[in-house]
Amino acid sequence: MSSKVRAAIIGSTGYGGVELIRLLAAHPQVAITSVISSSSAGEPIAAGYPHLQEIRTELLDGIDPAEMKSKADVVFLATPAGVASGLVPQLLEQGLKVIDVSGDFRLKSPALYEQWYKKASAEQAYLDRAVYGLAEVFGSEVQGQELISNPGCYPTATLLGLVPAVAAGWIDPKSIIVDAKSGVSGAGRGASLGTHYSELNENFKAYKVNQHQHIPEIEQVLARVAGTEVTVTFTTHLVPMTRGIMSTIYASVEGQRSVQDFIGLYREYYEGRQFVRIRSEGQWPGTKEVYGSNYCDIGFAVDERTGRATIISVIDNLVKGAAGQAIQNLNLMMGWEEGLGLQFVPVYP
Ligand SMILES: NC(=O)C1=CN([C@@H]2O[C@H](COP(=O)(O)OP(=O)(O)OC[C@H]3O[C@@H](n4cnc5c(N)ncnc54)[C@H](OP(=O)(O)O)[C@@H]3O)[C@@H](O)[C@H]2O)C=CC1
Ligand SMILES: CC(=O)N[C@@H](CCC(=O)OP(=O)(O)O)C(=O)O
Repeated sequence: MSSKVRAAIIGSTGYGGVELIRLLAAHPQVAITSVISSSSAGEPIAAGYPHLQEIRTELLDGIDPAEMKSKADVVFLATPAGVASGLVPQLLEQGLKVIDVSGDFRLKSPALYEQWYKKASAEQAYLDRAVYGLAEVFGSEVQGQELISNPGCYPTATLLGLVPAVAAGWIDPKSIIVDAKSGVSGAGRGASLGTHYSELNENFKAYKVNQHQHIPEIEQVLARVAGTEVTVTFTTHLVPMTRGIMSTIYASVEGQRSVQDFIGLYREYYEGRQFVRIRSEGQWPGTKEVYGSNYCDIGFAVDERTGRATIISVIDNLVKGAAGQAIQNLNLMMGWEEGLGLQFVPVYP
């Protein structure tokens, strides 16, 4: 126990926090030493989540950054936008390592954050210190760092599907259209009009069209990879299912590229990366094939008639899109094997 890294989770009563508890409970090098709640301090976590009663019996701690150093080495934040920006400077001051699952440190420009999130940004100095932890693309930058900004759920699926082709110059970066779909757990545990049962059941609806806060995050990474400004058309949809994201991506192909060429390019780019699985020709992934796991599965089609490629990328929003990738980043940060504690076979059916 004493040789394990001690982890605290802020926002532990939300879906992202509870998923961190589930996954960290199985991690061989981590002990969860503090589960923190801004609203339910003093209550057992199992009061709100009976499925955790065998794993966590402790009472929830309140937020006290000054006291946290005595309890933890690393802090995960799974809080709504606008919370981490205030807490992270205090946590870093205590010498703690931080992995933020929210959007507060993903965008490098405060003005861009304020435009898209409609909240006050973190200070530029902290945005500069944060490393964007899209593990299969920027993982080599994570080791030894103190502040990791975990990518958003939609950007994880979308960028893993786009980066190899954009980096290789195989698609026209001005032609990208992303049609993205998410299960409802992506919206968190709080009840809202748009996510309650009778609004959602047997329904399928678009939301935040051209206004989603993940648009600048996707464009920021693609611009870095392409070396030129990139804009995307990005439409999100709610699907009446609990977990899962599918990003269906359309783009014009540069030059003559077959579907086999795309499969070869992506297999080479992700060689040795255990969590990205490239499908063979004619096999397109479904969200259930990654459910409960840290995998991102990607399939391809190329239409010679239109000159466009279709790239289909799926993840579990709470695992690869949040808690799983956060733990992958902890592994990389600590210099451990990337997949430690994350070897989950998807739940099927
Ligand atoms: N759900 C998903 O699939 C994904 C979510 N994310 C991001 O992760 C973060 C958490 O999401 P999710 O777990 O779904 O959200 P939830 O709404 O389910 O949970 C958020 C938790 O944050 C805590 N919280 C709320 N307000 C405050 C506050 N002012 N100060 C401190 N803590 C607060 C609450 O816990 P308590 O009251 O106990 O403190 C709450 O349970 C968000 O930023 C989200 O955008 C990122 C990727 C995927
Ligand atoms: C289904 C659903 O509502 N999903 C949320 C994803 C929230 C999220 O992950 O937000 P950050 O990455 O910005 O923290 C949304 O579309 O806003």
